[in-house]
Amino acid sequence: MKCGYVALIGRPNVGKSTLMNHILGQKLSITCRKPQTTRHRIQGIKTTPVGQAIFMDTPGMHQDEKKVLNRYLNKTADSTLLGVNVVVWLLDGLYWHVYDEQIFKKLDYAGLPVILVVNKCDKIKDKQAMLAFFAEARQKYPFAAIVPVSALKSTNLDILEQEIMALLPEAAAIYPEDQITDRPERFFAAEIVREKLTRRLGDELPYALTVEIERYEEHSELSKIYAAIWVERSSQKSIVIGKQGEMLKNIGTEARLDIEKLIGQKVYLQLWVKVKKGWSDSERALQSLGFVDNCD
Ligand SMILES: Nc1nc2c(ncn2[C@@H]2O[C@H](COP(=O)(O)OP(=O)(O)OP(=O)(O)O)[C@@H](O)[C@H]2O)c(=O)[nH]1
Repeated sequence: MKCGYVALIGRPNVGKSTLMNHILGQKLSITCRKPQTTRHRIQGIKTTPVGQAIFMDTPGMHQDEKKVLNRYLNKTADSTLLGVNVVVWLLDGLYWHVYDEQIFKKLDYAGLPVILVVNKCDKIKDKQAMLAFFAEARQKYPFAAIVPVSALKSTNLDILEQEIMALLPEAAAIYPEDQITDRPERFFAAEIVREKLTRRLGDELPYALTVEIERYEEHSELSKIYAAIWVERSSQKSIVIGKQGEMLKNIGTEARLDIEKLIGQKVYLQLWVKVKKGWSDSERALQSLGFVDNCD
């Protein structure tokens, strides 16, 4: 039996969450067209007859460290290389980004086997160019494997899984075979609410909101969830609430139905919108929202 940790790295929006969701066959992390939607490390667990791969879904490797929130995201992304056995580096096309040079340096330093995955290959028509890019990639770095995939269409994901398993050490499984995450349900409840908010309001409120579960009560028939949606300004509060509360009501209904599906039980979901001025710029505010607990 093989077992070990796999770090998923790559720039924002290359498709890390989509890849993990399709490998696990279940919606675990939030996907969205806007970059930087993954704020937490989510551990997804894939167990096959060959072995168990424990995935770390990292936030994108961000360049802009001006804001504290971005700085936090970077630290989380970097620390995922510690204690992992295999790195899966996702690109979303046949090109390198100027920032990738730093990733090569980090990988060199870490000395781990790295699988290069070119995602979104459903959009790549020129197969010759793809082969030339792979040859160039091999010159740049001793990749353990290079795999073109389409996370969205599940193309070549079986090959990728085989390559990952082959690189994992011989070890007994850490988690039971039917477990796909170690995150508590309240975390997913917050992520689901945030996904609904981002999908409906993303263009208007890109970084300005976050969701905190204030209370999560499990009862045999019904789970009661009380969540606060934090925004930066009172004008944003009005946008989230919408005309006569319509927006918030729709977000609440959509989120509740998804949470019910996830936990297989009826849910009572109450949402409040609260204003926390300039929260994304303040370490203290981040701390009180639980964002800085796994820094460094
Ligand atoms: N055409 C195509 N689109 C894809 C594919 N995989 C992902 N996408 C799209 O790319 C966008 C970003 O995907 P995500 O999975 O959210 O990207 P991410 O890397 O997790 O992004 P961050 O959370 O910002 O780090 C979404 O609109 C996906 O539907 C693919 O194989 N083909």
